[in-house]
Amino acid sequence: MSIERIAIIGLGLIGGSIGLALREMLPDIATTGWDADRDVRRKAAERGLVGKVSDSADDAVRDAQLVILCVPVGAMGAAAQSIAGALPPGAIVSDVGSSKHSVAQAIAKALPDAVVVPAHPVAGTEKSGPEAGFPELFRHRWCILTPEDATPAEAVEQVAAVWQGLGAKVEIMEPAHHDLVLAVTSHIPHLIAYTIVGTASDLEDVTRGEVIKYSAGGFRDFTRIAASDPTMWRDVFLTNRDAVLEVLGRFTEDLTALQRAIRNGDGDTLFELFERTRTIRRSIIEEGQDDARPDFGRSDH
Ligand SMILES: NC(=O)C1=CN([C@@H]2O[C@H](COP(=O)(O)OP(=O)(O)OC[C@H]3O[C@@H](n4cnc5c(N)ncnc54)[C@H](O)[C@@H]3O)[C@@H](O)[C@H]2O)C=CC1
Ligand SMILES: O=C(O)C(=O)Cc1ccc(O)cc1
Repeated sequence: MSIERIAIIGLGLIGGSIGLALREMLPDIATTGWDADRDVRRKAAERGLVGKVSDSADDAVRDAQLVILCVPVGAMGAAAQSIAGALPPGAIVSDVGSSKHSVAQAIAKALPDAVVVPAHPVAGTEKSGPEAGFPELFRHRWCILTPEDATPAEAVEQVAAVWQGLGAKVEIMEPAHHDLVLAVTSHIPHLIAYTIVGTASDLEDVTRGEVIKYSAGGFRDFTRIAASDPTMWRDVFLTNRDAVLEVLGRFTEDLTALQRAIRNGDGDTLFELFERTRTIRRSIIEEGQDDARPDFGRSDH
């Protein structure tokens, strides 16, 4: 049986993009949506992010076969709680959170009897809100599902089929492993971007005007990432604490080794690292995962 009715809770960048993508790519699926923010609900209705923007979380999920929670990871428990009274028996609950272990715990606590298939579309931008979404966001990008061993296979297959219908490639992973992998590939890079942009703006001997005027490519790329939503990223670091601290420990050691190499004039160490990292960039481009592809990073998003 395939899914015919989906409710989206949280109509910002990701919820809105899912709604638009469903309407465009899987138009036979009926969509409802709700957001805690009245202004977001109004904008979502204006943009037609879902077929019907409901007046309450209860109304949005009442007939749903799949509910996707698209709120900041720190709000997943509250969002799950808000649908507890009206969730139809047998409905699948999913989410899109950037960290998985603590989100799964929060959802399970609020909805102990629900069938839960957590998901993380590894696709996004630095923008947020109901104006930011676009239907192609998930095309050719990975979506990682992190179900428990006991989760019915049919529910996992149904959620996978929806993501594949939106153009995504699906992979299954243990939640703890997901959190470690994403700490390396996404969370720590964001932390580094927030740090370097903060450091640049705090330097006493370099003015803010100079930082803006002379920002070369590298710094500009960091400012894009450091413009990401503060609520979302505060929650990511607080919910993926252990994995982030583990990777940060390794990163700090490696940074100290580079500091030593620079101080000692040890060019070989610097050169060998830069040569090795260059091949990683090339592999990403060969995989087609770079953001420079034509349908990503369009100037209107
Ligand atoms: N922004 C990105 O690039 C990506 C984000 N994610 C994950 O997707 C989730 C949503 O992120 P975005 O869409 O970027 O954020 P967003 O800020 O654009 O949208 C979140 C929406 O949730 C609403 N909300 C907050 N608490 C709520 C509640 N209790 N009930 C109902 N609505 C509530 C807010 O009003 C807001 O409209 C987060 O968990 C994030 O970790 C996953 C992949 C990429
Ligand atoms: O905009 C960027 O560079 C991103 O890294 C987007 C992003 C943010 C959070 C995620 O969980 C997945 C993707």
